Amino acid sequence: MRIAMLSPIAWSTPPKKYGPWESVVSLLTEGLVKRGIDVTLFATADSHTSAKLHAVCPRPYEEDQSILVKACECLHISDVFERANEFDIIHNHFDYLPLTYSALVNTPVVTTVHGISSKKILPVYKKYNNKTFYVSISDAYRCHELDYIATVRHGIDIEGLHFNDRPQDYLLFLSRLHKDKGVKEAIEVAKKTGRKLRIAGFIADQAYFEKEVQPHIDNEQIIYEGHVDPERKKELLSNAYALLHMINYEEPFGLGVVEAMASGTPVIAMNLGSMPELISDGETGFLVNSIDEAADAVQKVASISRKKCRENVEKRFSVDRMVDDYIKVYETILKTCKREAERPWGHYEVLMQRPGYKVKTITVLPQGEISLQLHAHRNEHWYIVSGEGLVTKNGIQIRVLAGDSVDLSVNEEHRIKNIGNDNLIFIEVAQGDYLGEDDIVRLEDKYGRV
Ligand SMILES: O=P(O)(O)OC[C@H]1O[C@@H](O)[C@@H](O)[C@@H](O)[C@@H]1O
Repeated sequence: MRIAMLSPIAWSTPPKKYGPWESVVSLLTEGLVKRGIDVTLFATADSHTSAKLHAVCPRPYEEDQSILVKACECLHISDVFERANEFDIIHNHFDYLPLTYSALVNTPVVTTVHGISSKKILPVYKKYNNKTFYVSISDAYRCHELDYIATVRHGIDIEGLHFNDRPQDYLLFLSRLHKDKGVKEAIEVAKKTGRKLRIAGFIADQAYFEKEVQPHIDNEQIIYEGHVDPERKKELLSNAYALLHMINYEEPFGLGVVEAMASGTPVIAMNLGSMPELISDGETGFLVNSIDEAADAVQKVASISRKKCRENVEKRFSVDRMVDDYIKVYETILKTCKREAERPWGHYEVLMQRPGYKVKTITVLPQGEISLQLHAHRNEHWYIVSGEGLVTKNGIQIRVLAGDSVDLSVNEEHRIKNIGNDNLIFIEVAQGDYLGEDDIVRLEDKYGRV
């Protein structure tokens, strides 16, 4: 299986500090390579991978203001799609822009929907609903207007996190510093319970930080650790008494939540979005609906077994499980696409598809015969390249050999039968406003498909 893995270029893959999408792409890529799958990773040039790396963007654009984001994105995405024929599947983690290329290639595209940041983006996802296979990262994060092939929850590098059964007494906030993530609320919980709160993460909204967070930082009870590196993050996670995740939005998934539990740290989270899919209430943390409930939950943290938190993550959020799930998705997609191309009379291969036209090579086995049919939206031109066939066109029969061609208009009844001893092969150019395989009205069929 040859997979093109399309990562974002906001951060490197894996990210040096922050970059949840890139982090998941990296774990998945490395996991697939370990299983012997041929992966080409499209990411920034400073990325690290055991797959083949293809890069046009030298550095993450979030780390280098001199990079023109749009230009880099164009080159990054077009490179994948221009090489589409080299891959069995293109796996898109780059949000919605690559969707707009998906109808131009024959290689199936699977898109992990990491986050739809605005309702205004939804029309793009809807337009390509039939052209790409969507994967949701939690059941909560499914949009009822889209179809999904599966839910695959993220896996994390559990071995890379330190499990600690004897924590210190501080509460932890670890995420982007933004209203959505509930830093203000975490501070309130800390103050209500009289506990120390360590805040770690980068400032995603300066105005919010200055108004709601900074005035409370006293470096005694409320401590700001800054944008921590992976080593400090591990320490903070494993030594924390509990993680406070007082989100104000329907979060699609919470990597930090799972990482905390893997370190043995219970999580107190607002009962929103994917949280009930990540936290077992009363077992690995608490799902709450208010600051008061969160403060009560802090008093109950001692009843949670830190060992059970780790075990739960090992069972449900390992990289191996995520890799297994994605391999299943890839296999299902390949089977679905193959089934379409295999017919009782032979098979076809789509050579090229562009808006308005589609080119196929069609092979009819000896004695094989396509159904007597018509199309409501497309004209077809057949050019016979080898074998011997009998075409029926509007009730008239014509014998065809290599070099002959046949033109079929919209709504014209037609069929072709292989009357030779070798495969009958022809090239078909279909032209019309709709080129889906379902535009076939079968009138008669030797294989009972009418
Ligand atoms: O309906 P069956 O017999 O499978 O034939 C399907 C085939 O028919 C031909 O006339 C063309 O339209 C092909 O593009 C199509 O794949």
